[in-house]
Amino acid sequence: MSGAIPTPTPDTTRSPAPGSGGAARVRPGRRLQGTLQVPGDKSISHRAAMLAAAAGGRTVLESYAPGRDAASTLACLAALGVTVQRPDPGRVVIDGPGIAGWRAPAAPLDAGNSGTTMRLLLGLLATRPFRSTLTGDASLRRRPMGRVVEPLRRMGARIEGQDGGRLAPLHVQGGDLQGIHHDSPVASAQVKSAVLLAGLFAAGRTSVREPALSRDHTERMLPLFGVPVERDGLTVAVEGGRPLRAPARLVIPGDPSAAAFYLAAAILCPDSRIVLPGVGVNPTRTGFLEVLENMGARVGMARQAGDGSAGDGSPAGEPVADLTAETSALRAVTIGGDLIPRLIDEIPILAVLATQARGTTRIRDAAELRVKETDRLRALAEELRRLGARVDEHPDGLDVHGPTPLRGAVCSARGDHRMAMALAVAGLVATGETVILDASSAAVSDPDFFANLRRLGAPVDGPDRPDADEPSRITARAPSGAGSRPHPAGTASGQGPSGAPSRGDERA
Ligand SMILES: O=C(O)C1=C[C@@H](OP(=O)(O)O)[C@@H](O)[C@H](O)C1
Ligand SMILES: C=C(OP(=O)(O)O)C(=O)O
Repeated sequence: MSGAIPTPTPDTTRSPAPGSGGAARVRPGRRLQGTLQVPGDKSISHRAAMLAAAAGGRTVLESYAPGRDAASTLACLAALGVTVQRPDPGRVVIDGPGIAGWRAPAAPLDAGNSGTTMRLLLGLLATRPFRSTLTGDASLRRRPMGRVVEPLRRMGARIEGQDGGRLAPLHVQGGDLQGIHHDSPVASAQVKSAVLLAGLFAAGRTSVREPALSRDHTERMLPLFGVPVERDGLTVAVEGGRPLRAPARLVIPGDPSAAAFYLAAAILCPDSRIVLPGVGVNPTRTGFLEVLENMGARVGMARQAGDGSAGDGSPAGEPVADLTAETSALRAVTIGGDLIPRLIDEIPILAVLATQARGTTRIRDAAELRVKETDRLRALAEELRRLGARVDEHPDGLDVHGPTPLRGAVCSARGDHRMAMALAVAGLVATGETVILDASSAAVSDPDFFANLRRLGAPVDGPDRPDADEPSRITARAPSGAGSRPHPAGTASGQGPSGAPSRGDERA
């Protein structure tokens, strides 16, 4: 068992810049009610756009993720000569020239804040016979890229970058790659996907083994583009050289990682009940829902028809459900091991829930959080303590002691969208006013987050995007089983994956 890490004294000198568009103000919440369409899944949107661009023919993507990360992927594809149109905010039309039609970009490709954009696109660019540069914002330029550069170099790609290619900007000169087997030391869907995407255009077979199952959206989507994928336990493989066929239309399910913040808000605020129709419930993403149940939360999942497998009519190959959450008393839980990759992006909001749960919640095997948009373990420990929470930081996790009354204070999202949203939910259970600096970073994944919270009845002020008050996304009625999103049909198996514990200690 690792020892707790002491935290430096909080910086109390920071205060919100007057009139700053980047801050949010949150007061105690009660009676959150309504039905809310969550944004389209960010992970699935990145993959759908990249595969559509690499295929020949037109693909229409419905309910494409609205945030800045998914927009970064579209901008990079357009810079590679792919025709990308967005006739309305939820719909993206991609006329794929086939990957052979991609052209050397005139300027560095900017992945912004998006790790998924940089790592997955690097896999595809490694197969192109031209030189390109991938860069990103200051946060992304600190995140480890060696984990994808190393296997791609072994396949034959020439990649240079800061710190020997461990950090962006990355310069890639691709060409004829050879398929490899990659034993990934980290349970990362980005690593797995980058290598498999390169493998699509490499000679022979490419396989990846991961230490625990990470999200499997790439594997589910490839057959929809005409490429079979073989799975044997924790190993997944593709044969190179098969042309990608555009599937005409893909419907992106609601994002369970975005849903998590609204579910948590309803669970924590008195007299609340909300409904989220059409949320993806792929078992590699539902760890959070399982933990909520173990904490005693009143959450419901009404699965839609089909199992999400290719050919059953579910356009993105993903199971979908309508989720509900009600005000609940919570008890502490211990989480770690194989569960971590299945709720990796939900740990910030789980830590907030844990402040209100009876007992000590222990989170372990989660050192990967230190290499996300910010060091999320450090950020959670320090920012939640500002609100009065009792949190011990460990090298690979947190202990959160609850229940602890929170009090409003000035805290910072540190440029991390998931921190912004987690702190906003914490503010709803804190006394007085909570000010969240840098809250506009929520737009990286959910630009309507603050407006949506307000529509559910939460006393929250901005920052909102200019059109965030258009009223079409929320109604007061319960769903009839299908929301306004065109749903992929499907049900979750509810079966958790198994495998060796994930390792989060890699920094390369
Ligand atoms: O493949 C993806 O779409 C993602 C994989 C995860 O990252 P890692 O693969 O680095 O664990 C996750 O944290 C990220 O938000 C999205
Ligand atoms: C880690 C995340 O995304 P990415 O790695 O794509 O930046 C996230 O969305 O929480």
